[in-house]
Amino acid sequence: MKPNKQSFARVMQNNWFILKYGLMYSRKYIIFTCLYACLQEIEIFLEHVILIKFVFDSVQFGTSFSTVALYIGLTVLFIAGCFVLDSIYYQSVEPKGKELLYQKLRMDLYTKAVKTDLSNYDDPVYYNEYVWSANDARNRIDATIDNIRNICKSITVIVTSVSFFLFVDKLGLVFILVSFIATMLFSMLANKVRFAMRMELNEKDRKRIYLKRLFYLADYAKELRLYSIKEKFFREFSRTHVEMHAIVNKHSKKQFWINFTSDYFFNELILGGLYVVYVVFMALVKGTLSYGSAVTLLNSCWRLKGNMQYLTSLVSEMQENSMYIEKLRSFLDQPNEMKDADDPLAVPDRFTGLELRNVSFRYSESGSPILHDVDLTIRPGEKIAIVGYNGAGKTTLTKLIMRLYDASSGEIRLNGIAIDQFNLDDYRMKFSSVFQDHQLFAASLSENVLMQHCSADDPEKARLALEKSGFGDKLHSLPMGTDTSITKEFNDSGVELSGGEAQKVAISRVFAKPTLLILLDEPSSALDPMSEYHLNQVMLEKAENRPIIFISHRLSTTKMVDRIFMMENGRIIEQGSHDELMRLKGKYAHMFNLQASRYRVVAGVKQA
Ligand SMILES: Nc1ncnc2c1ncn2[C@@H]1O[C@H](COP(=O)(O)OP(=O)(O)OP(=O)(O)O)[C@@H](O)[C@H]1O
Repeated sequence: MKPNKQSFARVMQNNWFILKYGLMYSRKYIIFTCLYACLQEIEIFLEHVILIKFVFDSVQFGTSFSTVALYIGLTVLFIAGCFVLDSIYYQSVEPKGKELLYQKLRMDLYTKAVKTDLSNYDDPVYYNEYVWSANDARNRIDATIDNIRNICKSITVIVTSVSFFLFVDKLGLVFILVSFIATMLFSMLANKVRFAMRMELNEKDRKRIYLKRLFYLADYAKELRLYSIKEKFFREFSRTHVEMHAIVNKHSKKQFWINFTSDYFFNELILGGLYVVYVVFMALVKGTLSYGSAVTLLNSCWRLKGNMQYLTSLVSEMQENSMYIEKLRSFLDQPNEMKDADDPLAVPDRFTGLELRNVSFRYSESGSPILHDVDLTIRPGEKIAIVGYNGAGKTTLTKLIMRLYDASSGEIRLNGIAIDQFNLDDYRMKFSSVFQDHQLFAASLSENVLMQHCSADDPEKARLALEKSGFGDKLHSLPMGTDTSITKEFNDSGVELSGGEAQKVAISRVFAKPTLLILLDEPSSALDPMSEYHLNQVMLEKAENRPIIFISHRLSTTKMVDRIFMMENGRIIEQGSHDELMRLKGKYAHMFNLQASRYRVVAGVKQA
């Protein structure tokens, strides 16, 4: 990503956002990182500047050997201490500190993800942003800490070197500043030329990329073989190449002069020539500088200038980091449309009725309406079925009932109270549901049934629920029983269940959770007819007077419910018992007869 215009304040805020995580959750690591970065540069300063100056000066001025040896010994001891710290930092402090930060930031992202409106997942931009943020969180922490570390290092080098120059040779700072400012100006000029060249090349590049696609994608392979259009593109390819070469040629001449002036006049000539002559003159002719000072000044001038340049380049690294952090923050700050009421009500424990009045819905502002003026009532203990062709809006209706989405207009009431008055999490917990696309998790069988972390007496609850859903035989064949790991994701001895078995596990969740209402969206689609029959019987027996909403394409299921709602194009077009709807001879009767005749044909073929 190329840095774009972000205010300096925003760049700082974004980098601070990640650094704040560090200070909040792993303060010692951040402080250690900063101090250790400074210490590393102080160590280099002592070893490469002060020690060298001391040794040269000792030879020049005849300092006693014991003083030199003591000084060298102390420096070696200091360096040894730094090496010990180095091991502690890189082997222990940094891995632990970073891991903690990765974990905290990811946890915030995951927490945000499970709290975010489900509708956000329908928005590909939002979804990509989330996936991107989750994948990139680690890089942002790494980049921010690297930047902080490098800033500390550069500042330490600048402070120690400038102090050294102030003590030993103030005029040297003028040489360095002139060289630094001139090279910076020239590098800005070089960037401008490079940018202009990139812009010109981009246009040609687009053509080259198109030609590349043309010659390697299978989509064009037939036409390229059958027509002589390929000749045109070969010619275009050669011409593009020549044009690009000319652009590079034109700009590279300018770049040559800029780089030459910058490198030769302002780098080499000022620091590598004039300053060397000046230092040698002061040391050898005037004698105002010691040999040690001369050697270390020449060494330090490059180090100081290099770090001044590096510090300015860190600003653009922080800008780039900030662009990525911005995306991460925009995901974390995304407001939720679905909120709790200001003073949310507790959800009642007893069900007295659920009512949908004039409910209409569309998935997005710009999308087409999916549900139109739906009216539906469910009474205590009632078993209803919602039927209809694919895409009629059955699953969408159940999502609104469970408040995974809010209706665009109309009202849904539980026990006479609008459902948006209840605490959202509490409300959703009052449903037992099995979706067509139910998921099993890489966790134990009992956790998959109870859908929570299991404690000691939970496996028995899970076993009873599994028996009810018809999973008993399979359960007895599993040596680890309800402790069996589902999937081999984390455990080689985990089991992979068949589609029907997995569906039975999902269904057992309904029996394990004491809820107000059961919602089954195609619960038996993967079951064989015997299992389906068994399930339907058990469901009716064991639902314990809880109302059930069935969504099923198998109309044999619908025969046993109290009322059927037939949907078409987002509307309820017929409702009544099976017998009433059959007498009506409407769409339901038509669908039922069609399915029954198909069964008869299949049965006929089997018998024959
Ligand atoms: N997340 C979504 N975003 C946008 N449109 C959606 C979304 N989910 C479903 N739809 C659309 O809503 C309409 C109704 O879908 P829904 O899943 O409710 O139908 P259904 O009656 O349950 O169908 P089926 O019998 O095939 O399961 C379909 O046209 C579908 O494409």
